[in-house]
Amino acid sequence: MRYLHTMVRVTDLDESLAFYVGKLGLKELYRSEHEAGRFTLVFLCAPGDEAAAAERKAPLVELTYNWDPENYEGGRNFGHLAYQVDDIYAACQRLKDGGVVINRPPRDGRMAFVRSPDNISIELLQKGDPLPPAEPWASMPNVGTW
Ligand SMILES: C[C@@H](O)C(=O)SC[C@H](NC(=O)CC[C@H](N)C(=O)O)C(=O)NCC(=O)O
Ligand code: NI
Repeated sequence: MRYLHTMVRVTDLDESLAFYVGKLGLKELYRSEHEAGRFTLVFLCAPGDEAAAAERKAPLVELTYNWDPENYEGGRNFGHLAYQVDDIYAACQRLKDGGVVINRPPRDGRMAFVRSPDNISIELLQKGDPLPPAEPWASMPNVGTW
């Protein structure tokens, strides 16, 4: 058995791609439009995983956009999507500069959380050992929930 993807339903595809691709840095691999079912699927991978993803050897996110509006509230049972980053401070700064709220700043140099436009929690984890504490992150308070 092999883990393939996590499917996330999105309310606004352009807004979600601006977040997942434009700000988080994921790469769009392929998409499909389904006239009969009235939905679009967009598959994303982490940067650098493109070749592995082509061989179904990298985990993907499958964004599902239903053309007819639906209510996606609730879903507290779903936790988060987690990504390993080479420099959590640089990753959070890039997100912050893009207007993304850092719900849980990397005060420990290791872990941070942000939310997608549809409130999906995204965990960022530092590769290897935690980075040394650094401002502004070391004293930045949490915002909302993650
Ligand atoms: C391509 C493969 O990875 C899929 O996940 S297709 C599964 C299929 N998706 C849809 O029909 C999308 C539109 C639908 N209105 C929805 O919101 O799910 C499906 O069977 N989805 C049902 C599900 O529970 O995932
Ligand atoms: Ni799927």
